[in-house]
Amino acid sequence: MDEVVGTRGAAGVGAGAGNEAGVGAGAGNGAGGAAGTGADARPADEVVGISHLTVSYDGAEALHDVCLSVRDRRILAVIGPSGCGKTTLLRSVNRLVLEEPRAQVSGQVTLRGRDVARMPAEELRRNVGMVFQEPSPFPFSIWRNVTYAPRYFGSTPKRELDGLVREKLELVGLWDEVSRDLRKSALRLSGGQQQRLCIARAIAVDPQVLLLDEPCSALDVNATATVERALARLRERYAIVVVTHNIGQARRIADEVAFMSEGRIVERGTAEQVLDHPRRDETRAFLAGWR
Ligand SMILES: Nc1ncnc2c1ncn2[C@@H]1O[C@H](COP(=O)(O)OP(=O)(O)OP(=O)(O)O)[C@@H](O)[C@H]1O
Repeated sequence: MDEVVGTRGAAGVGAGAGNEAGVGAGAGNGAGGAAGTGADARPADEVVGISHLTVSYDGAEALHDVCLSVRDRRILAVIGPSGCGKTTLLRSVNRLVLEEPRAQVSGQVTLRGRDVARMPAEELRRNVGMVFQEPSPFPFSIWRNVTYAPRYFGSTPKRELDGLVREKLELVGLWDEVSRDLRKSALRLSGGQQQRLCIARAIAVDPQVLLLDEPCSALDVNATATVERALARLRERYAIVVVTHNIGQARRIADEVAFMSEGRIVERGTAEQVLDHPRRDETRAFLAGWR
């Protein structure tokens, strides 16, 4: 129902053992999926830690032994062919995958070192913001969209809500466009404006990580550019994971890139490493096919 309030209770992801170093941080930038290097190899600024995560649907693996770090104030772009498990990876972070009756999960996902499977649902909802492919504002006013989660969680005093709306709309570059129309229905905004509003809504309670699943695939070039500019600003404050089919977009916005294929992290590193100097044939073939 709600992108911020988007995770419901779930059974636990079994506690995982060791893990591999994070994307981009000193160690562990090479090809992925190898044996663990130990928890001490985790980057100090890790927000989300994924350790040996395997997800199957009715026995068919969608993710295989995925190890990944999402670091603070960075944008991690996850790229790869259709069906390789990108969305499943995002949905593992906010625990949605555990609600799939057909899903079997092993491994561990942590948020600031805490096992998400054991976090109270409300806390997880507050701390993991999610934005989907299709802009999906609530059929309320712009103001109510942004204040929905803060009012639900009671995280912002009422007298500060107007200031919060302005701050979040400025962050996504929407304030100047809508400041005179805050009571207008969000459904009357353009697609790009709606998507930026959804991002503003997702950050209204200051989540620790923002997950975006192909946020621009329903948008035209200009609207995509406005969302990318918004993400560049948000990078100053949040850990961000963007699933994208658009390699150009990954190149423009990502600090780090993870290339997935058939449920595995094939390669990950800085955007420059993976996109300009891929080490794996699979990555090279994928990038060549995209051009
Ligand atoms: N709820 C589900 N039930 C059964 N199988 C699923 C479910 N969700 C995903 N899968 C399967 O898991 C695999 C990975 O799917 P996923 O959606 O994570 O890939 P993706 O990389 O995001 O794909 P796309 O780029 O097309 O969106 C696919 O084979 C898919 O059919």
